Amino acid sequence: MSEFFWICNFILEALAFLSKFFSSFSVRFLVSLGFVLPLPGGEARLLDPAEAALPDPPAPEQLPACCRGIVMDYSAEMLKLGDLLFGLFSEALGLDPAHLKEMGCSEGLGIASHYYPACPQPDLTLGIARHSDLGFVTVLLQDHVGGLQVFRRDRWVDFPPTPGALVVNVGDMFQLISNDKFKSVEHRALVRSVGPRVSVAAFFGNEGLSTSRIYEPIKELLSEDDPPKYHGITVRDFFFRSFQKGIDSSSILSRLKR
Ligand SMILES: O=C(O)CCC(=O)C(=O)O
Ligand SMILES: [Fe+2]
Repeated sequence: MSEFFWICNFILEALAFLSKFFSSFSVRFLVSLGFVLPLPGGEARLLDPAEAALPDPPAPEQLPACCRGIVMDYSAEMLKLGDLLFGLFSEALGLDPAHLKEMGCSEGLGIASHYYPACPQPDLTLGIARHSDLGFVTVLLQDHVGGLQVFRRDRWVDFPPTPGALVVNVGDMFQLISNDKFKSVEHRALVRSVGPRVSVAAFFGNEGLSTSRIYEPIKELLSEDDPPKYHGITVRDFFFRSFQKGIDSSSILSRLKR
């Protein structure tokens, strides 16, 4: 990915320049280049991450030439990693190793790359506000700058970058199908006075997974003592309802509680 960062640097610097026209905020740089839209909550975003999503990936020419190849290669590697991860998660739940893959958890993949320019007044804003990811699992690659925080035991804990390591986040849909055996994690990204910072998120189970399949707590995990905690929903509906609500700390999981 270092080549990706290097090649994109020119564009990213241009975006940093553009961001000076707005007050303190971060720019989310999404691989499908478009135009900058200031969003409420102190963020700006460039088009939609679903633009770089599988199983319906964009035509290569829709991606910027500078990162077209690497985004496709990275997606292919992430799909392999996804199979491995969902195999491990299945085993951790005491299921057949192929269970989560057969449920389609690793089929929908969205890649979004975020760009956070150095901010002169980082206390006034956030890179990404408090949220949990919506899909099954997110694999996050972050550079050396840092800024990711996880909400744990009632406080924000820094999640400093470790060279060569990927961060694996459990998302809301995984909490739903695992009937709370895995809990989605609330996190946010700060901006820093140093930077820029770049991160690349690979979302498994993004809204690109347009299946009509209803996802509900996995039957094999249920018992009389452990009845289903949630109603079933399609991935698409889950995303739709979550986006309607907007990004904040309240997951729509609470509205699906039985
Ligand atoms: O940039 C980061 O560290 C976090 C990104 C993130 O939370 C997301 O894309 O959902
Ligand atoms: Fe996130």
